[in-house]
Amino acid sequence: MTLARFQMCIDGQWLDALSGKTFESLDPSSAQPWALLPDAAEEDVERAVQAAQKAFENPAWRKLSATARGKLLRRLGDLIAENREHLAQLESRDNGKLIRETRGQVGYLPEFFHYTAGLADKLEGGTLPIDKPDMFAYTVHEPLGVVAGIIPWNSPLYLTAIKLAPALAAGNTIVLKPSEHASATILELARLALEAGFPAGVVNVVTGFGPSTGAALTRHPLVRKIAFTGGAATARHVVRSSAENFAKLSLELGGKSPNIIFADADLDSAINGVVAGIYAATGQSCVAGSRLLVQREIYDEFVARLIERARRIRIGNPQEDASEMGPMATAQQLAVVEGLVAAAKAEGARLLMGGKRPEGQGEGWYYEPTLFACDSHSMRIMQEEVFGPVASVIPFDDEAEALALANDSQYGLAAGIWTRDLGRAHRLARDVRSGIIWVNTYRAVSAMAPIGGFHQSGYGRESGIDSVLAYTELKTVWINLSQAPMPDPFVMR
Ligand SMILES: NC(=O)C1=CN([C@@H]2O[C@H](COP(=O)(O)OP(=O)(O)OC[C@H]3O[C@@H](n4cnc5c(N)ncnc54)[C@H](O)[C@@H]3O)[C@@H](O)[C@H]2O)C=CC1
Ligand SMILES: CN(C=O)/C=C(\CC(=O)O)C(=O)O
Repeated sequence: MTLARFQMCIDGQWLDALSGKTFESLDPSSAQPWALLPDAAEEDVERAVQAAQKAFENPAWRKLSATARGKLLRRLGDLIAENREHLAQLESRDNGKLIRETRGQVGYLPEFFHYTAGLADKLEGGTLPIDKPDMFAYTVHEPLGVVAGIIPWNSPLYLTAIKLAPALAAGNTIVLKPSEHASATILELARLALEAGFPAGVVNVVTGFGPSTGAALTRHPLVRKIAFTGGAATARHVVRSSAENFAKLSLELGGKSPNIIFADADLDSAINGVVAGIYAATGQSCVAGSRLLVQREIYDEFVARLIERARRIRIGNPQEDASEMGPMATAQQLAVVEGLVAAAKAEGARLLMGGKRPEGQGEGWYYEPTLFACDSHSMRIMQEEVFGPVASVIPFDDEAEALALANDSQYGLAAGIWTRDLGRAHRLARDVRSGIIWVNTYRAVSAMAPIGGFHQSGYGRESGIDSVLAYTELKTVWINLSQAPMPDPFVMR
């Protein structure tokens, strides 16, 4: 089969790696190569960062008004809408995400650009009621410079949009490093950014591997901020890299999010919420609701109904409309899932469903919806992120126990609460230590809603009204209004 060939976007040009080296991207539904991409080395990253720095200093971008930046972002959002089907097909092909989900995600993507476009010219500084006579002082928000965006494979376009839109709204330039497993749509996004009218060098994409391309980018001395989404182990490398350049950081890492089902919940709805939380996207979601906490009086009924529902999930080719669960995105991630399932069995967790690759799916990296019952909340399968379609369930007796279990985690990204009791919903929303709380729903996102975690789930927030501020420096300006000469120079004033 002829492989699709992609080039990197550096300084508005489409380029191969200087070494000429390439790597293959595999189709998760067949495990066969489908695309060839440049394997960027340090020298390619250098070119991209220099291009981004040059673009940052170029008056064509630097002197553009914030309102004009907003208009460019709006245009980019419109172009994404016009290219929706193409982007959706490409992302589904590249990372094995269901076409029905990529259509939905790409369909909503313009909102991130349109919403953020409106924020571009609303970064107001403050006039300080300064407590020093004859001084006038004010603050301004200024762009940082070159931003590095490190993107994973599970939702590349969405996770890029929530970095790219605010970075550009604030007047920065960016070098994106998509995952080696799913780079195609990010290159397409760069093409659309050029078409929208962003000057050359404002949006750059380098393709390659984490320890080489990603590390060279994140430690580069000209990089002023790193926006990272991915695993905790990789995040530690990124944090170490930032010790070289003192770049600001946002880290959106994984989770082991609780989905808490009370006896008074609408159980049909809760079952759909659990399926949405852990089996949608084949569980490859940072917010996956992988810990099911179910009130004891409905435990048996709920588990039976969940199994009945999950067994009806149609596993199949992600490009087909009828499929409900596609493959894992990478062979490595499939191996992680298999390893954690084996460990769960060895530790004594009871396998209620799944726990293996389905038959009849060829070489693709498919895995069945899987459910473990746990007697102890300290089991590895209750504590470690799987990033696959594997849930663990445990009963609880009352609200206090549900809360204690929910907070018994090194992570704190998301939580689902299923109840008809309004007071209880609000109490838990207040007391559960995680960055996102969904009550009677799950995996809802919005351009207006900040996402990010507590604890090992990372720090910083993306999306929402403050997202652009996270890509700025705050400057304080002092103006001495007095005509008198400077007094005593040896004291602080
Ligand atoms: N929070 C999330 O959305 C995601 C979490 N994960 C978690 O991470 C685990 C590992 O998955 P991976 O595919 O290995 O994700 P990863 O965290 O290694 O990859 C994310 C991005 O970081 C880059 N990267 C890797 N090493 C780097 C380095 N030293 N310096 C700079 N960039 C580097 C990768 O090339 C990719 O673009 C998964 O099992 C899952 O638990 C994975 C993907 C997304
Ligand atoms: C981040 N998110 C919702 O808040 C959801 C995602 C993206 C991710 O996993 O990082 C998803 O469910 O795909």
